[in-house]
Amino acid sequence: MPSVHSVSYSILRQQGLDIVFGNPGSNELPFLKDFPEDFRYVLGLHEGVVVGMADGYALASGKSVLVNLHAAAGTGNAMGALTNAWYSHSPLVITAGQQARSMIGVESMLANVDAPSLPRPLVKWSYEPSCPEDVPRALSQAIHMASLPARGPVYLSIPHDDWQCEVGEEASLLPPRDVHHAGAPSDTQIDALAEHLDQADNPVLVLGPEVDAERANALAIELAERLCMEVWIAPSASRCPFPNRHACFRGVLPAAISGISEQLAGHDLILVIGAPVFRYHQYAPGRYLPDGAHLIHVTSDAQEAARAPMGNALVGDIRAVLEALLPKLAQSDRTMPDPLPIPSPANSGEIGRLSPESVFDVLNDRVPDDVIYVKESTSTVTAFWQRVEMRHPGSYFFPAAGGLGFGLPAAVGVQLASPDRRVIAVIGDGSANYAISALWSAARYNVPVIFIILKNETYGALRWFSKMLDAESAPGIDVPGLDFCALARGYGVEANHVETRQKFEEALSQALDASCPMLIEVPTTTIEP
Ligand SMILES: Cc1ncc(Cn2c(C)c(CCOP(=O)(O)OP(=O)(O)O)sc2=O)c(N)n1
Ligand SMILES: [Ca+2]
Repeated sequence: MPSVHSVSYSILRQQGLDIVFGNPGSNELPFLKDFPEDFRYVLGLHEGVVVGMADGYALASGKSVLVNLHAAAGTGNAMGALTNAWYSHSPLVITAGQQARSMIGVESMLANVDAPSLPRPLVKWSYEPSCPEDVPRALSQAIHMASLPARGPVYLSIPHDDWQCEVGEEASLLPPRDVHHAGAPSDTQIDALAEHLDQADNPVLVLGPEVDAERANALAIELAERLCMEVWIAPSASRCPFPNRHACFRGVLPAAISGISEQLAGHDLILVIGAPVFRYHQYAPGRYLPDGAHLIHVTSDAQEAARAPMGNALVGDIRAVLEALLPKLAQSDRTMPDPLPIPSPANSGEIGRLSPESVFDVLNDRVPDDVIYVKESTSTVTAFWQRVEMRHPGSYFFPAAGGLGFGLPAAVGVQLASPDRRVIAVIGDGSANYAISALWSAARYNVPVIFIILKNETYGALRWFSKMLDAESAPGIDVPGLDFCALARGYGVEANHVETRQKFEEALSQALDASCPMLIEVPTTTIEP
């Protein structure tokens, strides 16, 4: 009779989950025993790094990813990273080792008490099988739950004495299961959407991360050009779904209720595709919509559609909606928007410090055009979108819940999933500390990420927020005295400290020629977000 262990690895193999991001404890060793040759294990030294790497890998590859954590303590450490994976709809299959079944109730050491409750509400589904024989079926359910829309992380707690148990022959029906979503809209739905667009005098397109996740970028471009629409990126952008030098591109919407209405004033139809409505951030109350505007929301996430505070929504496969919609739309006779002006070259900064804008100018001039950026420096987001061109799908990743500690590990995961493209992580000196041990994983597996640390010695974004919230006297906003070169070398990553544009250009060129991870620490001036 096959074992839980052998059937579970068959399910993982046939469903394509052959890479495991993890950090083990004794509860996990019976799962990791006899680890198959055709599987890969990627160790993170902290569970926030483990989930961050897995999130980056899933975002870049579009594949479901297996995560293996240690009981409650490991799951707890992962929760910060899980906030990002939840809001980025990352299909992570998170497993956690549980104490032996007979020792859970007595709450022995390493017992994950009430395990399924621990990761909620940041998972789609959370379960601990009631008997060993159910583990393979539960693992199969977890895999399919993670990848069916709306995609997202799931959690499975598995007692360590289950793995060697025998299961019935029927379990062999699980590995080959092919479970797919068919979410095409009806003709009636598409005709109604096309009519709204045809009747609109000045429609505008707002695009979100799901457009990039579903590789619907080219369809979005075709729609914008067909109707000569201005295109905004939905607020709190975690991906880049539309080329930011395209004539229709207008920028990233502010993450503020009043700010969005002001920005979209004059449009009578707002078509939002692949984003929540909306991911507000700063509290700036006002009208949800500009006068005379109607909003239509297209998403695969029923929860996003249901919780929006206004507008109509169509829930389905966004690629299928765009593919069905485009043939229904005639070329508009509106004038195409003019492209935004390209910012003039930035000043370099001051003695000993570069301006972030000049760092971005150098990146934009020197890196391959299919580079992938992983960004986590909150105060420099606007300047980055203005100065760095992003034209290909999968070119930009930012923590989807703003949970810091995403950038360093996610960059490792993105690079593992994208061996043919260079990955550059642009990380603030505050953010870099939350998952700094990701540098060890980059060195351990020789993952050639270029880590750029923007060192303004403060939580720049909080400086701005403290002014907004009249809390400028708040303590705990400065982070002086950090030496990221020493930290990087301590984890096995080569590092350079540069203080001039020329030295940064030289260090960047050296890193681009290298086939190993490298870190560049750049003292920078502080800018307003
Ligand atoms: C896990 C976690 N802790 C704290 C914060 C709060 N926070 C913090 C601490 C920020 C400062 C980021 O500083 P940085 O150096 O990374 O980037 P900037 O200096 O460019 O803002 S932005 C922000 O929302 C957070 N978002 N996530
Ligand atoms: Ca900073």
